[in-house]
Amino acid sequence: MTRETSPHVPTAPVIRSDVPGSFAWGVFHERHPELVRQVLDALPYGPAQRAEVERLLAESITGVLEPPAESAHDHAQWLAWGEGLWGRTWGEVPFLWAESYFYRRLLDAIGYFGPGAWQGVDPFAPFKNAELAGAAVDDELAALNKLDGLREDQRAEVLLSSALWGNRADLSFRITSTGGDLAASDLLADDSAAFWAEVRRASGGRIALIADNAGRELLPDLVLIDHLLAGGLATEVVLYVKPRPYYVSDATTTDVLLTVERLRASSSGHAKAVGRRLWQAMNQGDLSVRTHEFFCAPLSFHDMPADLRSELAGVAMTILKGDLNYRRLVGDRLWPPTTSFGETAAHFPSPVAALRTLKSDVIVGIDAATVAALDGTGEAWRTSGRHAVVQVNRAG
Ligand SMILES: O=P(O)(O)OC[C@@]1(O)O[C@H](CO)[C@@H](O)[C@@H]1O
Repeated sequence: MTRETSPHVPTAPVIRSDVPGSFAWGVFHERHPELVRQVLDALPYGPAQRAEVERLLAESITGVLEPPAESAHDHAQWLAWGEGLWGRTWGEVPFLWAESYFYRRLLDAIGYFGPGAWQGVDPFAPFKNAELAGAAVDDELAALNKLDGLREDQRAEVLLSSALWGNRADLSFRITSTGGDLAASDLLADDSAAFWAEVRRASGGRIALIADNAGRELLPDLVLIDHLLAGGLATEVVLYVKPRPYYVSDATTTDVLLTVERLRASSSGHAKAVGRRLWQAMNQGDLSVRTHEFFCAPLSFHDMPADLRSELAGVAMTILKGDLNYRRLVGDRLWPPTTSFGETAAHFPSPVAALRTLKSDVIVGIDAATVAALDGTGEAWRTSGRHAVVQVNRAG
């Protein structure tokens, strides 16, 4: 597998984390130290695990990239992915690559890959489960009852909007962000009409949703999936999740099952019905949960392997959630924001709709007047998580 070398990728500087004061620099120097503190507080790890985590943190800030141990199950894979990068500082390699490797090493440090008693223990489960069990989710489940009184078009609008803004509810992001309330002006590109046109065009076919975060993001994603299936807008939905814990709150199969159960066990009639239908849809094969190693690879979607590419080429439409998936779709580069979304997303094997709140420097498909207005505010609009886009590319 190659690294960002595909001829499809137009040129713009690749983002790195060695520029002091940049967002990417802050992820390694501010966000990760805080994340490590929270992870080590959340479960009673022993001295060896704690020391390994601290060693990783120090290596990622002041050291050079060391490959996984030769005995690691994925040693050969990572050796290939990191060809030419080992021995360099973490900051001078692509940010996307370095951040992904950090999560791979974090799992290693706490014994996730085993052998041993900690094998398979999700270090982020305490955070994800607390969010799913929380009062905010109770409120969101209760609010679903209001959908019953809406017209079909209004309901569709609400569900798309919930799936979009659910991406604000990202635990890794909230480590260093204060959040804020919604405003229509926060939507910087709105291809909602094209989204539904694409769904109608795909009607009766298979739709893929590549999930991002568990909990308060996965919940509206699942309600949207139910809407597509129950309304006959899709005969089949494939929900792609991460094969293992990643970027703190990214959804795994376990998270999907817990969320469906949360819906089924809800006292809200609407939520309960959604949960039951999703369960049944899984029984019947109308909804399948799938994963692939590539979803935890340190590469953009330009470099997806042939098996995943052909799987996605077979769907009528892909809904791509969140910031990291967006970075992987358009390339983690400092594009001029007016760069065409269609051009940067054209390599994707199916028509694709990105539902993303802006939490990193990458952005394309914004008109010049909007960019000028945002730049004029002095706000860190690319990374604050306040703004969002719905962007659709039909070709695929
Ligand atoms: O993909 P998501 O969950 O929307 O966001 C992932 C994220 O929180 O992680 C990265 C920084 O660690 C940024 O790309 C982004 O802010």
